[in-house]
Amino acid sequence: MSAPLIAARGLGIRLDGREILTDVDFEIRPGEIVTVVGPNGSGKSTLLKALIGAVKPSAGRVERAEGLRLGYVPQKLAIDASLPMTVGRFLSLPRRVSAEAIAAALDKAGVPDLANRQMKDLSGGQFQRVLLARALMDRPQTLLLDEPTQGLDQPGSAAFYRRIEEVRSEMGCAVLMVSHDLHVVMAASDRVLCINGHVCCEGTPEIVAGAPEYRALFGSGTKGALALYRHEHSHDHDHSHPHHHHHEADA
Ligand SMILES: Nc1ncnc2c1ncn2[C@@H]1O[C@H](COP(=O)(O)OP(=O)(O)OP(=O)(O)O)[C@@H](O)[C@H]1O
Repeated sequence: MSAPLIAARGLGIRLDGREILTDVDFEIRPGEIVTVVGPNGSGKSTLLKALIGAVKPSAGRVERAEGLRLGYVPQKLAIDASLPMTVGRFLSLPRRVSAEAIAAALDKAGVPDLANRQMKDLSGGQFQRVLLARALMDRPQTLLLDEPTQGLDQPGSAAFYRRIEEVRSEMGCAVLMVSHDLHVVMAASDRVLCINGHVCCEGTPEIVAGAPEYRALFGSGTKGALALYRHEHSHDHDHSHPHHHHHEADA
């Protein structure tokens, strides 16, 4: 098994004297798509921020592979709508990049024709794709996405996640994302990490959906998700985590 790109070891985070995350052990390995799920306020964004080094651990540590290139899409990005700025200009901040690099990143994000459009005129889905393009500029080995499909309708979210899977195959990068779209998560992830201040459960989508800790948080209304998961993952992936196609999760 290859070495982890990023690992949390006994990670604890305190903010304003409150314990937000406790004793989180977690690893992400090359090429994996891992999704973090959990209720509002459970510490998902905080975990991502800790992994990129934007929030300091109060206990334990985060380990990153030496020289690791990270692409990060934050949960919120407010852009002043009164400020005229083209997509191309946005992608060349904070440092200038070539028109070719901009075109290549937009192409990878699945929106090849947006370079000259104004940021304020983009639809929600286009905006998310531009944020993805920005995260792809440095050819990341790990892509961290914090609720990348918020505000998108279900076809829009599904298309976004399909694009992520394609990016993963094209670039070979690992992907860690936070999502509330449980149905899509189940279809698009190799592994799911369910947190609520601590790691509740972790594993393949089927295993997590069947875990009592997950059901306590989300109920058992995941049958449709599992059907989708089975449907879309009927082909083989080369992963170190075997897919368990048993039916206990439906019990
Ligand atoms: N800078 C901060 N200072 C103090 N508390 C914070 C800070 N950032 C986050 N928190 C608190 O930490 C907890 C976890 O927040 P976080 O944003 O990680 O949750 P989340 O799981 O991403 O939630 P959501 O699904 O609502 O986006 C919340 O109670 C939040 O109020």
